[in-house]
Amino acid sequence: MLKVENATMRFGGLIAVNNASLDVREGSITGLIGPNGAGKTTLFAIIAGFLKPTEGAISLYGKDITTEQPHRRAISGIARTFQIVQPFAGLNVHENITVGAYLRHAKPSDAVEKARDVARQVGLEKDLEKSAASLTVAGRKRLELARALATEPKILLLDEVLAGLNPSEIRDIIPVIRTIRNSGVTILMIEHVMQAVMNLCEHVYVLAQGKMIAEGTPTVVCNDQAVIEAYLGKGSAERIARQSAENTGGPNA
Ligand SMILES: Nc1ncnc2c1ncn2[C@@H]1O[C@H](COP(=O)(O)OP(=O)(O)OP(=O)(O)O)[C@@H](O)[C@H]1O
Repeated sequence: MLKVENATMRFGGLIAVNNASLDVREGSITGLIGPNGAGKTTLFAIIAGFLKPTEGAISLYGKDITTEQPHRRAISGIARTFQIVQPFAGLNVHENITVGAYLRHAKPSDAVEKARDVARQVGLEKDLEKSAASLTVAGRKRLELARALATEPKILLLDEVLAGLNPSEIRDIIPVIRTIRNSGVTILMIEHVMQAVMNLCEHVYVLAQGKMIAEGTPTVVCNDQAVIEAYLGKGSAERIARQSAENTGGPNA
């Protein structure tokens, strides 16, 4: 449903995204991983329309959207969350979510009702009247999810929605993400928490220094030599294989 073809983003002399392509299948949860500074967030900004790529094309359901403004893309069905969440601090949780719901519900009572449904979906129904500023980190992450979901996207781009959460909070939110997909929303997620990537994603793309260096199932990319080296440094894949052979008494022991 979503296609990025040969996208390049230059900031002056720095090439943040370098000829990267990806395909997201409708109904999937697709992962985008890579070391810090790999260009993942820049690629999200290109897909959501916040940045115009220096080269390359983005299409949704076969329609070229490369030059569309972000609000047009939201209407077409693309929503994103941000790594650094910034709710409207002066509004309560319900009002924050309602802002997103206004995209498709001009009548205030309909938008308010839609926001209540979305709050239920992400587990914020008990917090509707709380000020957004008073939420815990985990609550703010759920609110970020809810604000994007309230726009009723066809594809949701999640930028490190699990960052800053403790292991039990991560365990609690993983089923919420799966339920969102099961309700018909395709998901493309940037994530460093590998437990979540392994648990949720059917297909994973790996960016390193702006280039797409691998793609496949989570197990395939985790065992890919180029991916191991991108995370752990040159020569590490060979070192790990040697150590593993020594530990199992293999041929090089
Ligand atoms: N607006 C900008 N102007 C100049 N350089 C930028 C800009 N945005 C990003 N960069 C640079 O582009 C590179 C890729 O950054 P990006 O934030 O996309 O990486 P990332 O993979 O999302 O990293 P992280 O996992 O740390 O969030 C970095 O070197 C970053 O400093």
